[in-house]
Amino acid sequence: MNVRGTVAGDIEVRSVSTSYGESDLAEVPLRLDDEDGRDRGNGGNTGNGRDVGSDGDGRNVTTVTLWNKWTESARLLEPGMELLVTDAKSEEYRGEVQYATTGDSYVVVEPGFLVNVTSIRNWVECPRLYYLNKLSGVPLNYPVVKGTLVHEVFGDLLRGRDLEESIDARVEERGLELGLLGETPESVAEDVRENAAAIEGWLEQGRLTEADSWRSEQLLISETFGIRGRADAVRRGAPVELKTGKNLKKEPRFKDKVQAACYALLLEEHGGDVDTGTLLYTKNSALDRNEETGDLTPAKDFAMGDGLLKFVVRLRNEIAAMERSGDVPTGYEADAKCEYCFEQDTCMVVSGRLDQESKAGQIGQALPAEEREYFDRFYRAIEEERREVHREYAKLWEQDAEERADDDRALIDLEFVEKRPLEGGRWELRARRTGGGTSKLREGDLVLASDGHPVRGNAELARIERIGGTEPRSADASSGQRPRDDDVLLTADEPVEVTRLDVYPSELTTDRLLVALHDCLLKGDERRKDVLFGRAEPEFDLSDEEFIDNNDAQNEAVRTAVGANDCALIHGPPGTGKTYTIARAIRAMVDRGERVLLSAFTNRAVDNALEALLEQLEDGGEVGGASQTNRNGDGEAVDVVRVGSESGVREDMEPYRLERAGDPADRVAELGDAQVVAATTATCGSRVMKEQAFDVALVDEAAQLTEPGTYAAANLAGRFVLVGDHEQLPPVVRAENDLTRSLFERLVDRYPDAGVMLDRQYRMNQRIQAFASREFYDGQLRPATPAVAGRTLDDLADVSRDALPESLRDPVAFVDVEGDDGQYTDDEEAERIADLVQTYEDAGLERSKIGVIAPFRAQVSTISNRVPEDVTVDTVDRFQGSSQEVIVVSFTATGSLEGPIFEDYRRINVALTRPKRALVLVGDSNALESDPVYRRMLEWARR
Ligand SMILES: Nc1ncnc2c1ncn2[C@@H]1O[C@H](COP(=O)(O)OP(=O)(O)OP(=O)(O)O)[C@@H](O)[C@H]1O
Repeated sequence: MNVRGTVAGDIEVRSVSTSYGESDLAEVPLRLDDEDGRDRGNGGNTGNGRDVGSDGDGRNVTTVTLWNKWTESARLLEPGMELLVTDAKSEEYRGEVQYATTGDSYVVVEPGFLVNVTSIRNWVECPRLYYLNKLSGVPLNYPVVKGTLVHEVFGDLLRGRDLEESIDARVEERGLELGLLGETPESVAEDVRENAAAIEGWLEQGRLTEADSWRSEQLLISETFGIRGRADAVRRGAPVELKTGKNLKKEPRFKDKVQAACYALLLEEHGGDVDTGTLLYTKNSALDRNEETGDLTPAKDFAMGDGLLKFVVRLRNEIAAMERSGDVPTGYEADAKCEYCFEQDTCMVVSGRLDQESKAGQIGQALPAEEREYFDRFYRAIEEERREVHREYAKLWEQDAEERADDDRALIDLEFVEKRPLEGGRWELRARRTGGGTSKLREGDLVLASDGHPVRGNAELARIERIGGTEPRSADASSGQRPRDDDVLLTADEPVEVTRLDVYPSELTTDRLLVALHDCLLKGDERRKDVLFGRAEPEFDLSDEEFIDNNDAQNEAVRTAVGANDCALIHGPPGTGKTYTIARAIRAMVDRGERVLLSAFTNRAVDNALEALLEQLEDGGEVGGASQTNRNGDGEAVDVVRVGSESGVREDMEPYRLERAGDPADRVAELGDAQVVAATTATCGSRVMKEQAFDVALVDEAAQLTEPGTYAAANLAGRFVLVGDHEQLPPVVRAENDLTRSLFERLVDRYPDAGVMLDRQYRMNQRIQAFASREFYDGQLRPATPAVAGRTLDDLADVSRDALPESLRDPVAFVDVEGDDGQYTDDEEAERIADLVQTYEDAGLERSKIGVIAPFRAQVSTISNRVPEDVTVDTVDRFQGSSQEVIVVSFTATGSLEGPIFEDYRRINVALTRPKRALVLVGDSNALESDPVYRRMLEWARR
């Protein structure tokens, strides 16, 4: 039986004499969860129905005894931590049911915290190494890239690809990275070939028969042990790990065994019975037998003992407990020898700068106290965010398929259509949607594609090539069967018969935030930090040049951006020409010979700004073409490069997209010579972008970025310009902590003089903008021109306001609907909105010109089911940054309001500022009047 619960008190570890001799034990007071994993609360029973004791709160607390080596994990426990004991036995003691570990038990501390297999491997080498790796990320260096290449070739060989073809293709794909490292394709191919010889030799040795079952790269997630990772390969159900180093001993290295043992655990949980592990040291085959002594065989097998598996879980527990407590490892936890460690210098510098206790010691001067405090605070905030990502993982097994679909986290009930082998051994998978259902899943997303369950079933990481009606982007992804609109097209390493897709909770963003934080504070420029920490005011060298002649605030914003020595802040309320101003500022910077990074939170904003910039450059000369050459004001060529994935970059910006594959020297020149590089802030944290340096970074949507998220772009440049609106959507984070406030907002408050607010809007009829202006922008927002102020539906061809009922002729209208009792849906509102859409259509408006905004996804679905497809219905978050002729808002609240409907007034600001010519609010006036902001909104709408 498995026992799971929350530690409810202090733990004592002691020794007792047993019939087997002296044994250690720890008695853990545990408040048991009920069967579906939730806290039991008052008066429940254990699974077997017998009584257990109660703690002071009257909750059910029992004692779980952990024996012998598991006492090591017991020492990590603190009240409030989660604990799982598998294969426990129950025993009655003084009328109370207690539990104890058996010989088969595993003890798992904080099972909901998913530890990566590579983290466990680093930790066993030295806990501090694990920490340092988190801070520095994966660097761009040749051993790392070569290692990746060898792994890719290994996977290709397992999938039956020809060796030479694989090497050529894989080296070609990494052209850009190899170029940045100054490598030539020939020498890299030779290097990879030497390593691959070990793999080929081994495959050909006859140790593998046709009967061998192989699987390359497998993503494994354990809900029991709280471990996840990707095994390089699985042979006859046992893990095979590839190492590009050498090992002349008979046995695999201990840390490598630990890694293979993690995969063994994961495979056992998926029903396997693993008794061996294999390590393949590819460099062994490249060594000269005459010069080296020892065991040169690349493949080393070892027996997978029970003791090792349990040891691995204890290691994992150490990481989970430390991460929960928020501590930083010192290195004393392990008996690693610092003098043999390659990371000793880095370790000492980090310890010195952050004034951390460490086994290696400290060098250098500590950062000022406020910077260390800041680092600690944000380090913890980012780790909290990581835990939230882990909670997303837990939902993969805690929620059933329907719950996940309702939550927008999965597409279920797909019908598997076909699988098709692709060149290079990968597969194209096609599945058909059978129900309606919306989801967060988009083209280019990585998903867990499974034949039924993302963790328990056969599951594989797959990429969505196409979803819905659009055509596939890559030539590779076309198929024999005629695609249908409801088809989902995927590519994956293995031919999973897909019937379900789940959102893949990626930690990549979290990882990159930590690296950006580290780089800003430990490697960042001192002057920059003086400004960030309030020790120096931002400085400017402003010129008198006029950049924009019809909008003073925009002109001032460009002057400030161009003249900033440290940073500038452009506050752009809805429709005030942020994109236009950014483009003008970049053109001015380019004219001054500066190298500019153009960044934003989303791909969409990057592409919009890039498009506006290209238009600006076009004025100065010829545009586009395959050479992507644009000209500045003096007619000189300006090279513009967009860095991003094929699915992320808008199709019309594709000619500017940096191709990563190809000749290393060409690729690196293309990026290095570009005067303007455009990429999302997430991409700015990639190892390729981290090698780039700019004079200035211009970051759009900055109010939606966390502080470290902003550093990812700002770190790459000498000065930075942030553009955004902190009265619209805040940073997208899961945890409630320091990450919810943007650097933009903090700096706007701190340095009002470094900011300029754009105050003329080019979007809305005056009547529409009035409320937002008063409520969110101190009444400063105004229409840019009389034409904007007077916009109505009458301006549109074939539309007549006279054809509308009286109540809808004003640009702002309110429709009072009592509504039903649904918490997240309202059928009455949905019904009324469907009528409204019809009414506008009857008055001559095209349906595609209407947008509907609702606060909850469930209401979005309810409305979508009632209106024609060409009406866009979505949540506020999806509408930010866009506009529409007519916007209808569904408030979905009846009777009373429990908290603001749109969670945050900033969301209401976004919703109300999307329309150009007409806005219709639909909701229950009684509910809305109970909140002061909504009451004022109603007064305005009903005027
Ligand atoms: N100075 C200007 N003169 C004339 N037209 C302008 C000026 N500034 C902006 N516009 C026009 O106003 C419209 C909105 O501008 P832009 O797209 O730059 O706004 P934005 O602030 O980026 O919008 P959003 O709030 O959606 O991000 C565009 O059509 C743009 O061409």
